Amino acid sequence: MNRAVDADLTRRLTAALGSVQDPELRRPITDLGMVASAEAYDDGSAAVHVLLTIAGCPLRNTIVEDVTAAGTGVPGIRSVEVELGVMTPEQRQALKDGLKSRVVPFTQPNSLTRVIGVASGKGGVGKSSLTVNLACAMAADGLRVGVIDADVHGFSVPGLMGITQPPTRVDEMILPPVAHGVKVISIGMFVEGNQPVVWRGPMLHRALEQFLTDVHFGDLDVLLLDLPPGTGDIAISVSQLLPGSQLLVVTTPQSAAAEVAERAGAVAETTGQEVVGVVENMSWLQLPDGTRMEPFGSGGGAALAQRLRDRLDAEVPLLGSVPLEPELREGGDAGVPIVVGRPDSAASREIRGIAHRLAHRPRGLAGLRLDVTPR
Ligand SMILES: Nc1ncnc2c1ncn2[C@@H]1O[C@H](COP(=O)(O)OP(=O)(O)OP(=O)(O)O)[C@@H](O)[C@H]1O
Repeated sequence: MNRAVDADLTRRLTAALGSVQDPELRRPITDLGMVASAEAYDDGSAAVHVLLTIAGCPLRNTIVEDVTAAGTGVPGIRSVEVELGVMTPEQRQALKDGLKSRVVPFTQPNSLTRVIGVASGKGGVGKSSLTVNLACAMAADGLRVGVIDADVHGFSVPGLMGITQPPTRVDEMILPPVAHGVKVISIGMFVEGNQPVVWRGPMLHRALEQFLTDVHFGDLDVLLLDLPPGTGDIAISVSQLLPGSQLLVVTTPQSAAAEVAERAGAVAETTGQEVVGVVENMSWLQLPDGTRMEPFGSGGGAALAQRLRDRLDAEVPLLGSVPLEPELREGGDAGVPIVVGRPDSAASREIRGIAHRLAHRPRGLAGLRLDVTPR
C-alpha cells in the first residue's frame, strides 16, 4: 500500500488512545503497555496493534470498538485497523508490577496540587528561566512548590537554580533537592557530566512517569513542569500521566514566535487540557535614558492569547509581559533566579505579578476526576 506515516496525526492518535481504558483494569491502555504500536497515515487510515493481557480476553470486542471509536474521533483519521496480539509472560509481569507501584500522587482524587506545564513553540524564548522564577516567586509567597525539568533533551533547571548536589535516595524513593524554597528534580541530576540524552518517546514517557511516582515531593500546592519546546512526545505523555494539568504558554513579542507557540497551545485542543494563560517574555529593553526599545517587536503575547481564545473557545488571558534584563540572564548563569537576587527589578516585579495571578486563578475542572456517579 502506498501510504506514508503522518507524524502529527500519529501523535493525535496516540493522545486519543490515552482515553481508552481497559474495561477490567480501568486504566488507560497506553499506561498498561497494551498499545504495541499506533500509526496514522497520510491517506487518513490508521493501524493500531493492541496486546491483550490473555488470549481469550472476553472483552476483546469492547477494546476493538473503543480503540476504533477513539481513532476515528481524531479529525483526519477515517478508518482504523486494529490488530490484536497477546502479551508475553514478561509483559504481563511488567504490567502487574506496574499496577502495584505506579501511583501518581497528583492524579489522586484528593490531591490539591495544581499542575502546570510551561510550554513554548520553540527554544530560547525564556521558558526555563520563567519556570524557575515563577516557582521561586510562588515559594516566597508561602506556597509549597515543586519543579520537574521535563525538558530532558535540554535540561537547564538545576543550573538556573544553582543545584549541584544529587538527589538523596531512600530505598525506592528519591528525595528532590531544595533550592530557594523549591523542590526540584531533573534528568540532569541522573546523567554523568553534560552528556546528551538521546531517548525516544517511550523512554521519555517512562522517565517522566518515574519522576511522578518515585520522587517524593510531599504535599505541594503547585507543581510546574518545564516542558521541551514544541509539540513533541512529552506534551502527550504529560496529558496522559497528568490529565488534570494545565498549560502556560510562553512566547516573545515576535509574530512568528507567537504563531509557532500557538501550535504548542493547540496541543491542548487534542488533549483536553486547559490553557491557563500566556506570558510574553523579552517584551522590551529599558535604555539608560529611560526609553523602551522593542527588539522583538510588540503584540505577540496579546495576539497569541486571542488566537488561543478563538481556537479553544475558552478564556486565555495574557498574564503578563516580562522585559529583557541582563540581570535575568546573569541570575540564571549564577544559579540565583532574579526574583531572589534582584527582587526590585522590573522583571522581578512583573514575574511576581504573574505568579500571583497564576496561583490565584480558579482551577478548571477539565480532566479532574470527580467523586460523583452520574445517574
Ligand atoms: N527576560 C529576559 N531577559 C534577559 N535574558 C533572558 C530573558 N529571558 C530569557 N533570557 C535568556 O535567554 C536565554 C534563553 O532562555 P531559556 O533557556 O530560559 O529559554 P528556553 O525557552 O527555556 O530555551 P530552551 O527551551 O531551549 O531550553 C537564556 O540565556 C536566558 O538567560
